[in-house]
Amino acid sequence: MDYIVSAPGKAILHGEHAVVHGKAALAVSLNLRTYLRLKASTTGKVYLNLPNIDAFLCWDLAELKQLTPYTCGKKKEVKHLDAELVRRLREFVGVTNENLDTCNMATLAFLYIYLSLFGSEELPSLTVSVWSELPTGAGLGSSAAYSVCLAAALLCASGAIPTPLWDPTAGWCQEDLELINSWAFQGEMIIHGNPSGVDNAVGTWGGMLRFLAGKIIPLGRVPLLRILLTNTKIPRSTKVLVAGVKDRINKFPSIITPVLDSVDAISCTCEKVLSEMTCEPITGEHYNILEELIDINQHHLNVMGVGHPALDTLCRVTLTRGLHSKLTGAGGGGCGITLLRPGNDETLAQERSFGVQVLLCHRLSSPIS
Ligand SMILES: Nc1ncnc2c1ncn2[C@@H]1O[C@H](COP(=O)(O)OP(=O)(O)O)[C@@H](O)[C@H]1O
Ligand SMILES: C[C@@](O)(CCOP(=O)(O)O)CC(=O)O
Ligand SMILES: [Mg+2]
Repeated sequence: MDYIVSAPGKAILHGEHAVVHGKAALAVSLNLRTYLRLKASTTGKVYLNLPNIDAFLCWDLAELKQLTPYTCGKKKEVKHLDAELVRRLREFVGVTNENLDTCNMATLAFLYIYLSLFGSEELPSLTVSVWSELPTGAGLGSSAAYSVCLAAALLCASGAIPTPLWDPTAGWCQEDLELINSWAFQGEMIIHGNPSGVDNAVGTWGGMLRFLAGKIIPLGRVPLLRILLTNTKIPRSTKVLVAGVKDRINKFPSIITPVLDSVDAISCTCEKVLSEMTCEPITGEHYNILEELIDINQHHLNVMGVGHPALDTLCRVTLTRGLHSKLTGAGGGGCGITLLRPGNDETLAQERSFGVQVLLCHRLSSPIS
């Protein structure tokens, strides 16, 4: 029996990092997706094929059965990580205290969801293969798309939700999507450490949404914005960057807390302008405001300590052409977004995402210079 699922990546327009601390963020799904195929087998083994990170793993069911959590087989929404299971899994993969690397994060996210959803007596032999159009570790929510695919496929295989492929009328109801989202959030907790949930929400529901303290508000009325996505190709870890912002908040609470409040106001102001742009003639003033918000947010992200010289170069180079850019996602490298005005010269491949047309910058052959 085969299950094939996919989930989109995302771009955060405003609110990254602040959203971890209860402020509003605006995020939009991308037409770049992660694909997962789960194939049930009778081999008595579990295979995890992750070609994007050059990881190909295999375990005997017998060794996995010893790891199953006591309260396994739960199919309902979950809020908190099972710390004991995480500890056992870290010991199993051989990383007790230090930070997880790319392969370990992906492995633990898979094993955690797999072992939690199947009781020890019913652990199935299976082969899971994941392939993505998203660059990993670049701020486009690759970890969330990976976690959403894992959650959806394993919930289908465990019978907790229907398998739409066979019965398109079955589809996934809101309750199914909430279950997928909550298990994807578990995967994000393993990879991000302290995720807000915005990335897995966009990966689950798609479109464009406002995310505030766990509350998801889909934004149905948004104008067609054209966004240029540029990958600086500077590698970085979201978990490390998120922890760094927390440290800075703890070190300078009276300085950084107002910055977070300002980012919250930027997200709300941007949403208000986007709404105005759907019900009145779009003017240059609308774009002037959107561009100013992008500049202010980028400066705030530098104050939070998540900027990078390559991102500064992107902002400087695009500004020489009258365009305004900011980092998207965790920053520290990775991707930036640039707002294009109608009529900007389009010499790039076009991707259309919900309400926001994302123009993909040709991959930079080397970090931006
Ligand atoms: N296609 C994939 N295959 C395997 N693991 C993936 C894939 N995409 C993402 N991951 C996991 O997510 C991690 C990247 O997460 P993160 O640091 O949050 O960056 P991003 O900005 O891409 O979400 C990778 O190191 C890897 O563990
Ligand atoms: C920095 C943050 O706001 C977004 C991280 O996005 P990404 O993993 O870099 O794609 C963290 C979060 O919201 O969980
Ligand atoms: Mg991530």
